[in-house]
Parts: sequence; structure tokens; C-alpha cells
Amino acid sequence: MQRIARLSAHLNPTNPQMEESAILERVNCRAKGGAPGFKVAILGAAGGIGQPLAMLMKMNPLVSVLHLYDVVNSPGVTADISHMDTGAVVRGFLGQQQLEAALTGMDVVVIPAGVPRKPGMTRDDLFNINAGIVKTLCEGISKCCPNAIVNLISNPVNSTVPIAAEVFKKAGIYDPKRLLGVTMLDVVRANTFVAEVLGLDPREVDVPVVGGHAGVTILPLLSQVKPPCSFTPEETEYLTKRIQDGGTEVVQAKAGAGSATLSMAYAAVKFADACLRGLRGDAGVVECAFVASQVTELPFFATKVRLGRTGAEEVYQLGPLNEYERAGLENAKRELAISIQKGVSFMKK
Ligand SMILES: NC(=O)C1=CN([C@@H]2O[C@H](COP(=O)(O)OP(=O)(O)OC[C@H]3O[C@@H](n4cnc5c(N)ncnc54)[C@H](O)[C@@H]3O)[C@@H](O)[C@H]2O)C=CC1
Ligand SMILES: O=C([O-])CC(=O)C(=O)O
Repeated sequence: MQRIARLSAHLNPTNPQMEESAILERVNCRAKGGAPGFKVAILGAAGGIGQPLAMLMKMNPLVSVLHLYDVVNSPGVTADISHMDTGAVVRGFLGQQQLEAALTGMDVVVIPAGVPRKPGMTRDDLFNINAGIVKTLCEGISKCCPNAIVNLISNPVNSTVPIAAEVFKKAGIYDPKRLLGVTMLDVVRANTFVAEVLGLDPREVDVPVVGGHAGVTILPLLSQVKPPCSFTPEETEYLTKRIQDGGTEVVQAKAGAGSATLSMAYAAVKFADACLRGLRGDAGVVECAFVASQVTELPFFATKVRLGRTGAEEVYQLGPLNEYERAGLENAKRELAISIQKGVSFMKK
């Protein structure tokens, strides 16, 4: 009887003691061990990306524990997701005072916290708000799970990844292999749009997208599409532009109600799953990500990386580029250099 009473306390959605209620649940449940797997935290779990991302992560058989952290509404999202009859144990955490509990012991931390764009804004316009959010969350990671693999989604990714790197350096825990800016949505879009033009199933298409995650810094390498194919100059122009402007296409269609959330949650889970398979020791896990890099003269750059037990274990070279892509690369590098420097300077202030 007492067990039921204590479990009911946990089920009260207005209960702000999320962490405590999760402990009550564990104490009172018969099965305490949980399935083998990885511990994943989502920071910003109650947001437009965070909610579907939490749902999809709860469906991932590689996840044994899922921590959902936000500064608002995480109790409701946690109660909802926790009823799904999949293996992962879900715990909710609300507000800054529960950040450390949310992060302690995590293997992977996915960060979609921060404000999204409205029509007319660039991703860089989000810098002033999101830079501080990312800084605070990465300070928490430095303290509570310094060995975690970090998947950073918050925009502008071209600047937030350098900010995270500086936070980790300051804390003395920086390992470039473990910090990954998520550019997977660019690849997902590129696969979709290229498949449309070629009349193929998008699941059969693989388009490397390199550079960064904003406008001209998003550089699809259409000369390296698999299966091998060729495009007319008009198709190349159309596809490159559509992939670069994919985010803006969604922002405009949503007309003030935010940016891509559902396709982003899909892309984030696809990428996090690749990181988890790498952590498990699977061979040949390769995806594009924005990482510390020596591929160009810039300190960060998105290319294909091989994901392993310690994160991005190998950063691949660009491969042969055609003239159109070489010109695109120069444009991308010019803009990227400014965005990276902006992130670094924010932390030096
Ligand atoms: N890397 C990529 O490809 C993409 C990145 N994004 C970016 O992802 C971010 C989130 O987008 P949405 O989910 O649509 O926004 P949203 O506003 O719907 O959700 C953001 C969530 O973050 C939470 N949050 C704010 N400050 C926080 C803090 N200090 N700690 C924890 N949580 C905090 C909010 O309470 C909210 O629940 C934006 O910066 C957006 O630009 C969006 C799409 C694609
Ligand atoms: O466009 C935005 O602001 C959100 C984003 O990064 C994307 O959808 O690629």
C-alpha cells in the first residue's frame, strides 16, 4: 500500500521535485537493474526539438537511461514519455538547481536548448541569447560528466561549438573527439532533395555536406554523391541553394512559430544513434559533423568523421572537389572564420 502511495506522488505532474520523485520510483520498483545500454541526457527537452527527440530516444534500444532537463515544462514531458513501453528509464529534471543531477553519469549529452529563429533572422541573430545558455550547460558538463560525448544542436552551431570548446578548455577537460556540432539535418535534407531530383529512394542516397551550419557555410559535395551520378549546372545550382536554405524554408513556412523541429529531432536521433553505436564499438560508423579539424586552416569544420568508443576518432579529408565546390569552399571558409572567432571571443571576454 505504501509503495502505491509513494508511486502516486511521483505521478503528480505538478510535483516540482522531479529528481526526488524519480528516486522514489526507483526505490519502489521491483526491477532496479535496468537494461544494459547508455545513459543519455537531453538539455532543452521540453522544446520544439526536445520533445520529439525525447520520444525518439526513448524508442532507441541502445539507451538504458534517459534524463530530460529543461528550465520549464520538463515534468509534463517526462510523465508523458515515461509511459512508453520501451526499455529506457526516464527521469525529469527542472531548473538550474537540478542540472548537476541531470548530467551526473551521462555517456551522451544532446543539447537543443536555446531560442529558435523567426522569419527575417539569421542563425547568428540567436548568438546573444544562446551563447550564454550553451556556456552554462557546458560548465555543468565539465563538472558532472566530463567524459560524455556532446551533441550540440543549439544555433548558431558555427559559434556555439567554439564556445563549448573554450568552456571545456577552461575546465581542463577538453577532448576534441567528444565535442560534435550536429549538422546531420543538412545531410538529411541533401539526401531528400537529391533523391527527389534523381527519382531515387532517399534511403539509397548519401550526400556528404561539409563546412558549417549556416547559409553558404553549408556545402553539399554533389560530385561525391552515392550512388555515383551527375547533375546539370542548373540542377547543381538548385540543389546547393535548396540545401543551404533548407532551414530558412521551414522558418518561413512556420511563419513565426519557430524553425525545424520534427526533421531536426529525426536528424538528432540518427546522429546520436551513430554516436551510441560508435561507443558500443561498432566498426565503420561514419557521419558528417562540425568538429575540431585540420582538414582546412580553420580550427573547426564539418566533414565526415568516424565515430568510435572515444567519439570522433577519425576526421576525413574533403576528397576531390570540382570547380563549383572549390569556389563554394572559399566562400564557406570566409564566413566560418568570422563565426568561429565570434564564439572564441565571447569566451575570452
Ligand atoms: N543544428 C541544427 O541543425 C538545428 C538547430 N536548431 C536550433 O535548436 C535550438 C532549439 O530549437 P527549438 O527546440 O525549436 O526551440 P524551442 O524554443 O522550441 O525549445 C528550446 C527549449 O530550450 C529550453 N531552454 C532555454 N534555456 C535553457 C537553459 N538554460 N537550459 C535548458 N533548457 C533551456 C527552453 O525552455 C525550450 O524548452 C535553437 O537554437 C535552434 O536554432 C534548430 C533546428 C536545426
Ligand atoms: O534554420 C534554423 O534556424 C534552424 C536550423 O538550423 C535548420 O533548420 O537547419
